[in-house]
Amino acid sequence: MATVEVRDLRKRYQDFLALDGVSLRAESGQLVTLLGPSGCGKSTTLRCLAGFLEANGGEITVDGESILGVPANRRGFGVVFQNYALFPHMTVAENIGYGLKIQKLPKAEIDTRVHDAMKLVRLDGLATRLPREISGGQQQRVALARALVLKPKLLLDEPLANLDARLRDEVRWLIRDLQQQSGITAFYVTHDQSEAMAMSNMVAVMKAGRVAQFATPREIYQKPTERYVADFTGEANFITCSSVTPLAEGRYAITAAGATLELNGVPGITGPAELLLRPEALALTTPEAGTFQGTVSKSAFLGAALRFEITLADGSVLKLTPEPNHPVEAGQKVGIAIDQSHAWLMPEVAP
Ligand SMILES: Nc1ncnc2c1ncn2[C@@H]1O[C@H](COP(=O)(O)OP(=O)(O)OP(=O)(O)O)[C@@H](O)[C@H]1O
Repeated sequence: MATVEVRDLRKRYQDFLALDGVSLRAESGQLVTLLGPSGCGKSTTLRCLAGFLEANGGEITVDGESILGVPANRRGFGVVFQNYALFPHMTVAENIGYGLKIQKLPKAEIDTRVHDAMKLVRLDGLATRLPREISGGQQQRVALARALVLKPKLLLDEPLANLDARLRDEVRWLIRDLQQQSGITAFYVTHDQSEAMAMSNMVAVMKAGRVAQFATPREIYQKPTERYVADFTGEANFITCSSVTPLAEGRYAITAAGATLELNGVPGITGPAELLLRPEALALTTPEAGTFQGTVSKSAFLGAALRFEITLADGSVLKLTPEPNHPVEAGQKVGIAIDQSHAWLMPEVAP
């Protein structure tokens, strides 16, 4: 069992500050995802955790003990990268047992642990093959088994990136199952929002070397702290508010696009704010019945669904996906009903 905590981590490459105070925490047995666009510092964070890179400031602890001075091979993290990085001249079993051999464990124990790990990732029967004699998905499972034998901590850096869609799905659920069954604490890097949502206990949405929000997948989706997080975690509509009045902690009365609403939002908003409306919070209705009134500016048939864009009087554009075959056309005046429990107010933050 291992609780891993990262506090105010800083990392500089020459004069470029890649990590500017990253803090996050994985409770024992949790899977924590680092989610964010290319270059935001996900891999750098993972490499500092693994001990491949030396941090310039901050702290990393495992069960309360600092590991900053501990060399990579003694930190006990199993690491899986997107390129499997298997040793080409070693068999599947030798690859999986390599880390245990380095630790000088008795051969019998290595054999048992390798055998168990191969069974877990469903590689039985392939022990004596070389990496070039197995498929890409099998190679990635070897990499996973090689990391798993080093329990109880796992670092996964886009481990599915090189797999095709079907295999990606299979290995994704395999990782999740194994991680949950064995109570391993894991950090998982991805820029795929749905992967992050489906797999994680906690998600750290990263933005330019910082953590913009660290919360559960549900909270990240429903209660983002800023537009950047909302945009990165699913489809989102935003309307700028013309007035905001705090009512109670985290509750506001607002005016936006001609409508007055009362809703929940990020606590402590004092300045300009914007309203987040996920597509599922919106329904098409008649102009009289709607909270907002607008004109259908685009309509597209997507097979299983229809997609509309509605332009409101203040110029805001809302995207929504109503019931299939809903009979509205471009140019038509419509109303939009909103589910206020799914509307969320956020402060306007510089991108
Ligand atoms: N060795 C290095 N020297 C200089 N700059 C680096 C080095 N490694 C990474 N960087 C820079 O640090 C920033 C963070 O890189 P990092 O690899 O952590 O990003 P990432 O979020 O993992 O991106 P990706 O999703 O593309 O892998 C990037 O701007 C990158 O160009």
